[in-house]
Amino acid sequence: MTTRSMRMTAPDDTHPRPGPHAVEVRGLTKAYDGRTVVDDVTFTVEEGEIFAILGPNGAGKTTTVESIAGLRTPDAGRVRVCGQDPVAERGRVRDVLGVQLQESSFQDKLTAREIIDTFRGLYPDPLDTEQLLGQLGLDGVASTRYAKLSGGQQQRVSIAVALVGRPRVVILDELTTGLDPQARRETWGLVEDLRDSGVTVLLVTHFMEEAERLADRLALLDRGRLVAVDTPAGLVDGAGLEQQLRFSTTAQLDEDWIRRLPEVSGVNRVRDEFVVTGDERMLFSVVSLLAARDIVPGRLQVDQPTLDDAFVALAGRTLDDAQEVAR
Ligand SMILES: Nc1ncnc2c1ncn2[C@@H]1O[C@H](COP(=O)(O)OP(=O)(O)OP(=O)(O)O)[C@@H](O)[C@H]1O
Repeated sequence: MTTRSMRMTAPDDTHPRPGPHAVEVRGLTKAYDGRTVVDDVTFTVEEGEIFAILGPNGAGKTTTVESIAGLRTPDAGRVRVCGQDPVAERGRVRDVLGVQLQESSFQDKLTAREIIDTFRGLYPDPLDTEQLLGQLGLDGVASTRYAKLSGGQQQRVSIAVALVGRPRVVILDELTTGLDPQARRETWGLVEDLRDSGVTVLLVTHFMEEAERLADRLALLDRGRLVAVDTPAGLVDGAGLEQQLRFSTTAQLDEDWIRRLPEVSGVNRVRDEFVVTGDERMLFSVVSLLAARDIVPGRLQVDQPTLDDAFVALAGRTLDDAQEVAR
């Protein structure tokens, strides 16, 4: 299913030309009952990228995307979608923006086909229902009532609804929450197909793995504040995290030889096992030193920092711990 072409959403000339950014958010601030839940958040999403907003429960992700969709009015800041103000120019934004919001639910008794047909009526130039059903792998269940569809199929109906108006930009909020691993992977394939067809995707997730796998760039949000915006690799590099090299050897190897290498920040030795930490050039310099002394290391293992590690470095706690606190 994931290899199907999703070209149906390619932008056409009837929609307004995009501004320099597909989405622009500057200084976005929103409070509920005097409590600020989105605090001076700034980022831009460029045309054709998958941009993820990653953060624990309650971080302000949904409030941010609902502000982009014009469903919330910011207390302060500027939001633009393809150059249009989602509150003041609601109709124009609806023409360019598709939205799949968290826990979308449709009438249980309607079939997948009827749901898509209902939403087609909202747009001047909607996609063909049968084509959309086919491209999302829903043709076999087109006549099945929504309540009888699997979780993954229901999610695909909500994606179909977000796409039916041929959006330039689509918001997908917690798209894979509640899906089993296979349905999640299939949905990831659909999101990549969308990006490949030229649609800009703004993805909200609290799954690190999902952001790492899909996002061209991502924003880390924690307690309403933007912690960082970068590519997944850039976030890891920018967090200044160290690499770790483990190896064993029974050869004569003095720890101080390794410790004196400028790229090395620490050496820990337990019997014949060495654990060396240092910057990204440490691996090369340690292996060179071993080679120069004719030492062949055993059980060599390199631990690169992950996006999880970067979140800890930037937010001061793991994403899982942050989830627990929010619960
Ligand atoms: N309509 C509302 N009235 C009052 N408080 C709200 C409202 N909507 C959200 N909140 C609160 O604002 C904070 C941010 O919520 P938001 O849904 O934007 O976060 P989130 O990062 O999307 O979290 P989740 O992943 O749990 O959906 C939370 O503490 C939430 O309880």
